[in-house]
Amino acid sequence: MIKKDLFIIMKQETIAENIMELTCTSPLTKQMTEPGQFLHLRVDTSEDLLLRRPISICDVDVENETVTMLYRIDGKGTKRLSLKQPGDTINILGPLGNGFPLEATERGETALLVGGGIGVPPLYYLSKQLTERGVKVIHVLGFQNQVNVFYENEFSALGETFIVTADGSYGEKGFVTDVIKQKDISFDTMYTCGPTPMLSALQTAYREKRLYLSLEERMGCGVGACFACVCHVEGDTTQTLYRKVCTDGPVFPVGEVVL
Ligand SMILES: Cc1cc2nc3c(=O)[nH]c(=O)nc-3n(C[C@H](O)[C@H](O)[C@H](O)COP(=O)(O)OP(=O)(O)OC[C@H]3O[C@@H](n4cnc5c(N)ncnc54)[C@H](O)[C@@H]3O)c2cc1C
Ligand code: FES
Repeated sequence: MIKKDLFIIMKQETIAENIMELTCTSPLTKQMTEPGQFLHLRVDTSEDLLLRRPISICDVDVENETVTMLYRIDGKGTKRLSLKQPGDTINILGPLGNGFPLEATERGETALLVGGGIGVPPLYYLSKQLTERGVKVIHVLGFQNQVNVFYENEFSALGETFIVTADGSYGEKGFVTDVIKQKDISFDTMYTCGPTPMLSALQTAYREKRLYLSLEERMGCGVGACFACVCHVEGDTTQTLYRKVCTDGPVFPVGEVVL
């Protein structure tokens, strides 16, 4: 069943350079219990913005029926979204996709959450739910530079948090993979979301671990009908097997898809 509603904007503000925090309300938030799922936003009804834009669920207040999304102003869809005001509505489809498996980590175990740039938001709702289940969380969050950093305090309130910037302008300098090694972080499960080169480096380095990766592939329909988001299955020499990121993912276990 397609889940769609006109969400009402409660709040929209800038939290870092070109990064917006958007909070909306709808009864559909009651269904947003799985971290790592995404929403598909029809920004407005103009003809040049026919395609919906996929944005991850960052946080949900089920009781008050609100959902928070964080997004980077990128192309014309997100630019136009950033102009919306409290009280305006957005046509939203979702929650969509399969999120991070919480049950992969048991009470008392440690989960390492690794985010890169605009892949960081879904990890916040994941971290909240893991801590509620008695899992110890550690975060390694990578950004280009200091002005792009967001949600450091929010993540720090849940567990140890390392901020990494590519240029060293804030936190540790380098890539998230460097910091995991330098700090000798040990963990039982790793959950990650971010740019493909980062996911690929983690998949190579931690192939033997319990690792779940969330892909942010380009999408069309978001519901499995258009094949815009397909990726190949690892080890398939016939090149005929594929997964749809929108309906089979966006979260996949290590080694399932070619990055
Ligand atoms: C599952 C998923 C979760 C995402 N979560 C977030 C998030 O929480 N915050 C955030 O800022 N961004 C997120 N993205 C990326 C976001 O969807 C794109 O940045 C956004 O669609 C760009 O739209 P635009 O109109 O600004 O850019 P344009 O370049 O004008 O978009 C043109 C078309 O390309 C698609 N597109 C462009 N870039 C991407 C991309 N990287 N991924 C998927 N489709 C793209 C758009 O949907 C649109 O159909 C997510 C993507 C996916 C697939
Ligand atoms: S976006 Fe259409 S099949 Fe995945």
